[in-house]
Amino acid sequence: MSHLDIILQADELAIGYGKKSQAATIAKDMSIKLEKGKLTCLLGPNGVGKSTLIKTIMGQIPPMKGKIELNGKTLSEIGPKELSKRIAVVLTDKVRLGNLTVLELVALGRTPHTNWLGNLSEQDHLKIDRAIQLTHISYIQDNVLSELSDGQLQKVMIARALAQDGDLLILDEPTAHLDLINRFEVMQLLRSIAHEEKKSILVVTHDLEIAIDTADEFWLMQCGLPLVKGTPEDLIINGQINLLLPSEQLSFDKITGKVLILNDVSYPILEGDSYLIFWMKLFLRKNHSVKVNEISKISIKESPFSIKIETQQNQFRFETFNDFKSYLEG
Ligand SMILES: Nc1ncnc2c1ncn2[C@@H]1O[C@H](COP(=O)(O)OP(=O)(O)OP(=O)(O)O)[C@@H](O)[C@H]1O
Repeated sequence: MSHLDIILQADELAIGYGKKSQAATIAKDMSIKLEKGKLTCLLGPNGVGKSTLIKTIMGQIPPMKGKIELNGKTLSEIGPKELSKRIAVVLTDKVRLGNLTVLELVALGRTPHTNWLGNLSEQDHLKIDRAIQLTHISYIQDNVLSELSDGQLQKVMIARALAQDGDLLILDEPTAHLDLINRFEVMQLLRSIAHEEKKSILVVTHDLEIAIDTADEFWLMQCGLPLVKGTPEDLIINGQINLLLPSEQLSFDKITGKVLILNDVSYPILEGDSYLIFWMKLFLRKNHSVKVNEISKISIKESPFSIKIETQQNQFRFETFNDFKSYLEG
């Protein structure tokens, strides 16, 4: 990594609100670095300080300690106009500009670059077209915003941020209001923009599974602990991902990539393909009405699907079911 690839960095950063005796430090001793061409996801529980960190990175609130450098220049020395050329932000609040068309909203992304009359140059039009093309929204470019679905609107907001053409894009929970398919699409889109357009993208998200699939780097924030950074894969394998799950009842399963609720089920002998055993274990953990301690063996197979339950209380007995529902009700 050359120093030119570092868009933003800070060492021993402390963030928070207020001054002197009124000061409330939210997090401290943070070293952060955002690089060109990388998608970074910031994760942590509600109230830990994720928004405070991004507001500090955006220059909206000053650091309580340490300084942030953007393209090698201290953030506090960069004026607001210059800052808005370099950092584009997509916040969670829904825009209430219902009568604007998609194209008009994306064009607003060029505001920091236009003259006081707001006239768009040829260069501005090229950037707007490119942003629309990258986010695949040309088919709705003449629609008014009030007609869009939440998924479409989120892509339009990303297009506006792209039209701004800063090196750094910051998004606060971009998948918050979206269904599963749109959540995947938006995060995949952000990944491809980071990689292909060489942008640095920082996303605040609670969407752990999709973040694992898309992020190059994770920043994990946990109350009172230093910021933990690394690739999702490293953090999963070394177990640090569990910092996101401080409750002793939750654990991140390294094999399936899912958060599991731990309870004291001791399983009987389970026979079958490993994926069928995975779903059988989930079923047994969830359904306390199934008396696991009375079962000696469960055999499960797919084709034709069957669940064979063997018990060995006073005498050997077995029952076969052809789906989980009939087992539960049987
Ligand atoms: N303007 C403010 N002045 C003082 N304290 C604030 C202010 N905004 C937020 N806080 C406090 O800072 C702490 C961190 O809040 P923040 O919004 O950064 O958390 P978060 O991790 O983004 O939470 P969430 O996931 O719920 O969005 C909270 O205790 C909050 O009450």
